[in-house]
Amino acid sequence: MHVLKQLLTKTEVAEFRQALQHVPWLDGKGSAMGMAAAVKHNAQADRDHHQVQQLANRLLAKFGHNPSLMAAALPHRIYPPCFNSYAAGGHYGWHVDAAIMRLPDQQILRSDLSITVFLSEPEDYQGGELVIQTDFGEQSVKLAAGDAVLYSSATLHQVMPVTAGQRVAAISWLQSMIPGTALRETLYQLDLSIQALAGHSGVERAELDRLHHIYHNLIRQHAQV
Ligand SMILES: O=C(O)CCC(=O)C(=O)O
Ligand SMILES: [Fe+2]
Repeated sequence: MHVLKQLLTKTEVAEFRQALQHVPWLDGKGSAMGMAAAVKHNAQADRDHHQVQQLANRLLAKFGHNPSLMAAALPHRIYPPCFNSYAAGGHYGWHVDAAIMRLPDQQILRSDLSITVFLSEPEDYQGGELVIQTDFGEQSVKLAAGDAVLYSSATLHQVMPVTAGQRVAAISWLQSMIPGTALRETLYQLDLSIQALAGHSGVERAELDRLHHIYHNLIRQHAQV
């Protein structure tokens, strides 16, 4: 699980929120697959609406420009973000996200990672925590507007009832070039280490090059594209 601080600035959050007031919203059940529909109680911006698609593309571009997200996820495909809203007891019970999704261009996406971008400040609503089952127990996530959390799509997770106020968020799914969590995590650690060493003046250039070489060759050996 990775927290990405300030994926969006507060100004960008305000622009998204403003724009979302002028698009059509639908019952979230319509976009839930299989058993997930029974436990989904929220609203979702109509993803067939051109303005919603523009917002999704804008957020997609922000994803692409975020080095931490790119390094942690090593994405091959990204689902156009969806915007959802929970209010008045709205919640999304325990579920797993669909393993296979179809992209607008009809290509198939295997969901390896899920991302939630918080678009409401935590003090503006009660409840609404994203609770994720991990090997280390349940993790409850409620972040500042503009922050995001990246987590395995294989987890069971839920959104707790929003008992006051409104929780607006964007969600998306990523297919990683490196499907296995353990290897992807190791590559991320290696990448972080290389970045840190690159910032030190005392590090021998040839050794840094060798580490770069190793990183890229590991991706070459394991990437599924
Ligand atoms: O809104 C969230 O934080 C997550 C929603 C979710 O789990 C989903 O839409 O599949
Ligand atoms: Fe989900």
